[in-house]
Amino acid sequence: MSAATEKRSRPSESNVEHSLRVDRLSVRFRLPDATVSAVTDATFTLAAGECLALVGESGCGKSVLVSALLGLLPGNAEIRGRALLDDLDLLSCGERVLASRIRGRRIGLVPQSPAAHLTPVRTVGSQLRETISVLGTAGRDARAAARRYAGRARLGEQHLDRYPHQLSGGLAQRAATALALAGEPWLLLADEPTTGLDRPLVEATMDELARLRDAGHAILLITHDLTAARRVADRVAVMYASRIVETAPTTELFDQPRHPYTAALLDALPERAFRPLPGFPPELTRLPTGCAFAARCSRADRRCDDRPELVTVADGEVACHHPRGG
Ligand SMILES: Nc1ncnc2c1ncn2[C@@H]1O[C@H](COP(=O)(O)OP(=O)(O)OP(=O)(O)O)[C@@H](O)[C@H]1O
Ligand code: NI
Repeated sequence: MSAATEKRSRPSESNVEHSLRVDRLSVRFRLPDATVSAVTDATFTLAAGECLALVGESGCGKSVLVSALLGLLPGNAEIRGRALLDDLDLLSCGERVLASRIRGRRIGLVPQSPAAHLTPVRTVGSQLRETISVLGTAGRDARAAARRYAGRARLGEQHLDRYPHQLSGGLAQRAATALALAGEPWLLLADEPTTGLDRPLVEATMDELARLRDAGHAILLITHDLTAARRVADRVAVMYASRIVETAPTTELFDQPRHPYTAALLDALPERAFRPLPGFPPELTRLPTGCAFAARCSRADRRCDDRPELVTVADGEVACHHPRGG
């Protein structure tokens, strides 16, 4: 837990000791004529009361990483490494345990598209009550429990009698979040929760995530949107071509990016240089043996033919032979 986190309101008692520790998580997809290296040696930790943002270009492996944690990868996926949720290894515990004890109960999924998560033909309240009853968190009064979870997602009671199409985008997102909270998970995974939303709604969604973090949840936020990530994340992990290439506390990453790829992502922001990074990432079926970013990197030289390891620098880590400011 970072010093900044400790200064904030304390996570609720029950969440204090929880952590997710991912150690060298790799995912390969075997295809008839090729192997896709979707995630390679991902290593990070996340504690209750913290938000980690995982950022990187489309196709770099972010969603595959999330699916691996939830046990939702297809049969052709080959998974290595460990992902300890407290003492339980999510990668080896098996589908029965994941389905009965983990998904929805210890890990909640904040969906990408709330509309797709809600059934159009039933009121939000009835869906919430059903989820609560399936997850066994109703207590004596299912209606009171529904109101409680709606409240935690800041969905006013008056919306529980409405159908999803009667809700604005922001309220639909809150309804979906209420469903995600209904099993009392302490870890929330949010994969691109703001895709297609306008800026005010992006900011509102990030503020909601920040509130849940301050209430003691751990949040793994997957996003393309660095500006949104900055609003809520305590730390950022930057992923390129299946690997995490830099992690740092959010302020440090924005003020002093060490990996040239991180710097390029920041330069592409409209509020900064607005200079897009030319070129494309390598195919995940044909990753180079050296640094995968070298082909697009102005600092690359022959040393980059050998792949740089992720090493600790200040409060973060970087995988680069020529880090900036180093
Ligand atoms: N079942 C599968 N079989 C083969 N390859 C797959 C499979 N699922 C995903 N991939 C590949 O794994 C890579 C990583 O995909 P992933 O969806 O994790 O990217 P992402 O970083 O989430 O991108 P985006 O930002 O666009 O959501 C992609 O090249 C994708 O084509
Ligand atoms: Ni994705």
